[in-house]
Amino acid sequence: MVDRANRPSALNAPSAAAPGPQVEITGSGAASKVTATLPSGESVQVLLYGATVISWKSNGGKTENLWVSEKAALDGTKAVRGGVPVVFPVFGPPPKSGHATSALPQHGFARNSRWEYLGKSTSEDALDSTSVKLDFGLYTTGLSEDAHKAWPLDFGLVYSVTLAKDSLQTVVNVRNEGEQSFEFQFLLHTYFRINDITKTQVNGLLGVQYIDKVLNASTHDQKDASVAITGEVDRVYKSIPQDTTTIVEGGSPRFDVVRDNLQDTVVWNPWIEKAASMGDFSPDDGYKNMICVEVGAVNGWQKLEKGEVFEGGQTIKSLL
Ligand SMILES: O=P(O)(O)OC[C@H]1O[C@H](O)[C@H](O)[C@@H](O)[C@@H]1O
Repeated sequence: MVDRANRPSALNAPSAAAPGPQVEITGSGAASKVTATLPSGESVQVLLYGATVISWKSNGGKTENLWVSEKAALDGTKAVRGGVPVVFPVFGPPPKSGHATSALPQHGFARNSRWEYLGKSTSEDALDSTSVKLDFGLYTTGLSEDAHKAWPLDFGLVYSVTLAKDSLQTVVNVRNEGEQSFEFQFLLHTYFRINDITKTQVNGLLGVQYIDKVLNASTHDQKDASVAITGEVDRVYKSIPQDTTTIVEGGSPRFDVVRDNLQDTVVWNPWIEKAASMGDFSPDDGYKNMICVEVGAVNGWQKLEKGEVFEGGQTIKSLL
């Protein structure tokens, strides 16, 4: 007779906890980065410098979705050319004079500041799909002396990067922690990796008005359902009614970019000459493998009174 009492039983044995997402911090100083990996292999990597997402792999970790220049500085000496730089509190060149951001460099200070890693949280949804959220913070006290002098206002930014199986969500929370009100712009400068720019289009902007920075900042209406890229493109699409912009490659949707409380989107590809003129853009023909679709609040200014908070972000879905 089998001695049931002594037989290990799969039912009675304490079940081993299912492995959760792994989070690892590597490197030191401004080159420190946080890497999160899901049990199914997807991963995200965030450099503390700029809280710049420098890698996002989906498809079990097999597909890199972001383009990062081979010459991008990843040591905290310069904003990263690629990934998802965070643009705050001004987009592009600041107003020449008369605005609180006027003394700041192009795209502000968030992408050149060292953020703090605030921690992770994990969750599981009803379909047993695991996700991991990484939080990063930047406060007045964390600014360089130069940045603080140029923008002497009290603020707090919390940036949350959430990795799920087929998506990445990046959301910012801006708080006015001072006595005075302030105005800002915000943008997520995402460099999407694609195989061939000549087969790539951006959909979801039909009927939207845009400023064409290549054509002397003139205003146009988007008349075609698809934006094809056949030369340098630098357009600011304003007040977009639809939530989703889709990057299509070879006729198939490749990425959905879903905006949350952000009304504008910049479409940028530097093409041959501009790519060659940027010292940190490599290889020279890398423009064929990237397209920036940058969600933001850049048309005019967001104003926060003392104690007020703004939240906005994107969810990007890899559709491979
Ligand atoms: O070279 P950066 O400061 O990183 O800016 C890169 C690009 O950012 C945005 O897409 C702007 O619309 C472009 O005008 C600018 O060239």
